[in-house]
Amino acid sequence: TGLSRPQRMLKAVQKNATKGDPQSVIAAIDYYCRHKEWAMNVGDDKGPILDSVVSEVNPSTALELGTYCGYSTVRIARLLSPGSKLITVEFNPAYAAVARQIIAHAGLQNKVTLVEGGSGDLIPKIKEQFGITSFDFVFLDHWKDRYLPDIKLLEDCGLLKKGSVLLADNVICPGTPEYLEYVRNSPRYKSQYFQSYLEYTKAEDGLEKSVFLG
Ligand SMILES: CCCNc1ncnc2c1ncn2[C@@H]1O[C@H](/C=C/CNC(=O)c2cc(-c3ccc(F)cc3)cc(O)c2O)[C@@H](O)[C@H]1O
Ligand SMILES: [Mg+2]
Repeated sequence: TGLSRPQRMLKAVQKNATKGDPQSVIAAIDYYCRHKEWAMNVGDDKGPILDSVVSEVNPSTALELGTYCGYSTVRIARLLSPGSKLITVEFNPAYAAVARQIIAHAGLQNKVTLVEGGSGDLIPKIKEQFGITSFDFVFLDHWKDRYLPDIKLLEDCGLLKKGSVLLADNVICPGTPEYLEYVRNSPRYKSQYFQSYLEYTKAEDGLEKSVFLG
């Protein structure tokens, strides 16, 4: 049945982006998804908001839940300071295989650890497996009904510290109502909504930034 959508996206990157140039990888994916076929990357409307939060936090340790094809992985990793690490988790092996190649095309494989598996299984093992005591930054972009259970798991595993920043995609579309209610009403978080657009469309969507207060 031919190539999958992620595989077609990878081919577009390999054809149109310069190896070792993250910006050209980002541009090639955005062009492909805007003009050829839509895909659920954070995209070029919300992307600059992601960039500004990552730059502001300048995380030494970062976690991404839901790699998909690695678009936001590249956006985040390209901004990390030397010695900083991004762990990204993806449980679909086919998507993980595409993401590895896209991350490598951008030349960012040394800043990124892609873990194949479910976030719920990985999070409790992060301290022992990676020697990480806490995350400065977490980007949530996986199944929308898993945002809330996973941040509760991060809390319970002691992986958040005072000042840790969570940034959640799609809080309007498709929407993450339980997550939003929690982070906006919990005394343990200070939340802020960044209005934007659903990737490659005119529909409203946005990112929710939540600072853990300890
Ligand atoms: C065990 C399940 C929870 N843990 C998990 N651990 C690791 N990876 C997980 C994962 N859940 C899902 N994933 C992976 O994340 C990705 C899933 C992302 C889900 N995202 C969306 O549904 C989404 C959907 C839209 C969307 C919006 C409007 C529309 F009309 C159609 C789609 C837009 C987005 O920006 C989205 O992010 C996949 O690669 C999946 O394999
Ligand atoms: Mg998303």
